[in-house]
Amino acid sequence: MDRAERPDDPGMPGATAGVDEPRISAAVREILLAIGEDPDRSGLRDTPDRVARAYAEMFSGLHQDAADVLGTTFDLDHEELVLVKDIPFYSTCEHHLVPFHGTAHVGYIPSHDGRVTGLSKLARLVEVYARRPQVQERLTTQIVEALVTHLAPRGAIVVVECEHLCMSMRGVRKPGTKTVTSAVRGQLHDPATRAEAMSLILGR
Ligand SMILES: Nc1nc2c(ncn2[C@@H]2O[C@H](COP(=O)(O)OP(=O)(O)OP(=O)(O)O)[C@@H](O)[C@H]2O)c(=O)[nH]1
Ligand SMILES: [Zn+2]
Repeated sequence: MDRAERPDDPGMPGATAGVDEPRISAAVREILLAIGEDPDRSGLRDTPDRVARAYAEMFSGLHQDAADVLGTTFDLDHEELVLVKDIPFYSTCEHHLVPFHGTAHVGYIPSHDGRVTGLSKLARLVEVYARRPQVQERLTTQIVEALVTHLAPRGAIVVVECEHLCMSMRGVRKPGTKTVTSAVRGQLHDPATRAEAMSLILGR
């Protein structure tokens, strides 16, 4: 997709590029009819259009590129771990289209040539992949792979902790359960380096 067609800010609320809102709106009207509701009653009259706008925002990551987010780098002589932890995010379970949400911890050891990115870009990277129909495992590996591809780090680690509402509000109905996934690359495979990163992530 042409950059000009895309919102410049991956976290921008209401980003709609690439999403067919009238089609979502028509489908939501059908869902309301299918559950036995009256989509023309006053409280629901604007709901299909509202949901369309909300979906455009929730799935805007489908039309954004990690390359744009991580494209801005600068040289810095730092050879140790850089970690942004406790990044809150919301995503959408691709099985049930209900939210899963929690925190992501994203760390990397910069490349030998000292290529680093701005700290906020790590949080923006999480948004690019969270704002899509997702599963937690793929979200985790997509983030770590983007770091490897665009920053060529000596090592990278991503840990994601989430509650899945499809397990809380329906189905097995176990609110409060947390799913933890991790992905490591390069020097973060080294047990001592990995243990240091994990102790920083867990705050111990
Ligand atoms: N591995 C993985 N599973 C997920 C994720 N999000 C939801 N699921 C699971 O996807 C599975 C879908 O199972 P199905 O049997 O096809 O669907 P279902 O009948 O609605 O399953 P229940 O949720 O058990 O009622 C469920 O076990 C969900 O817990 C995720 O991010 N990763
Ligand atoms: Zn689900």
